[in-house]
Amino acid sequence: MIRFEHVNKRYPQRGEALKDLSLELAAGEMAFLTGHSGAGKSTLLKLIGLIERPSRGRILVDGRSLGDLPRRRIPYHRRGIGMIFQDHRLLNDRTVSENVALPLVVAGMARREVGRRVRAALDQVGLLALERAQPIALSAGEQQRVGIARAVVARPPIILADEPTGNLDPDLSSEIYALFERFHEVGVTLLIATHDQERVSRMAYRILRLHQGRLVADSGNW
Ligand SMILES: Nc1ncnc2c1ncn2[C@@H]1O[C@H](COP(=O)(O)OP(=O)(O)OP(=O)(O)O)[C@@H](O)[C@H]1O
Repeated sequence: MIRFEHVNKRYPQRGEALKDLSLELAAGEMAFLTGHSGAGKSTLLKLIGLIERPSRGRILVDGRSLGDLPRRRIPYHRRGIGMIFQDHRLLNDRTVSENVALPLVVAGMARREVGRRVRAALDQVGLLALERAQPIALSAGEQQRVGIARAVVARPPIILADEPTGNLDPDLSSEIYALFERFHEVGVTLLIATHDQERVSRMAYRILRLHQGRLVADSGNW
């Protein structure tokens, strides 16, 4: 599903953020990406989402090399990936529903179908009752779930999460991880970057560990 072949990423003036990175994530797999601050976790996720480009090497998603993707196919590629961040920058002058609807509206989906999908996504994250609320009136955990609903509303086969629970307390974090497991159960491929070593070792999923831009450990459960 996702394959890195000898990938290097060099940022101008900053040196190499990723070094000779090779890995493969199977369709439907859920894995954690760990490592110290600056190890290259966000960079790896950005390369999959085509927010950044590799300096060397090849990345394949669904068998297609991202380097060969014509420019007009990039929005389509991005629609297949739900990106979840620590800070979702929700629009405070729009309701929860309108925030979640954005990716579908941008993609030109018919209004009735948008409404149906938005309600389904809000239901999945347990926020249907708050569909008309303004994001500013929600708790941090609720805001994070709105961000997740927005990321999954287009039903992407891949979810990439970058420190998704960084500012949440342990109970709220557990809720978010339970949600990820539900997406995993229905066949979504998930890669979750986190510093939460304790949780990662408790959950029995593959762990990819980066150290100074290199993949130094790759294991099922340790
Ligand atoms: N846009 C950028 N321009 C220049 N350097 C960058 C850029 N993004 C990341 N870097 C550098 O690349 C290296 C890897 O950063 P990255 O954000 O991928 O690490 P990370 O493991 O996600 O860190 P954190 O856990 O702190 O988010 C760091 O040295 C960082 O300073």
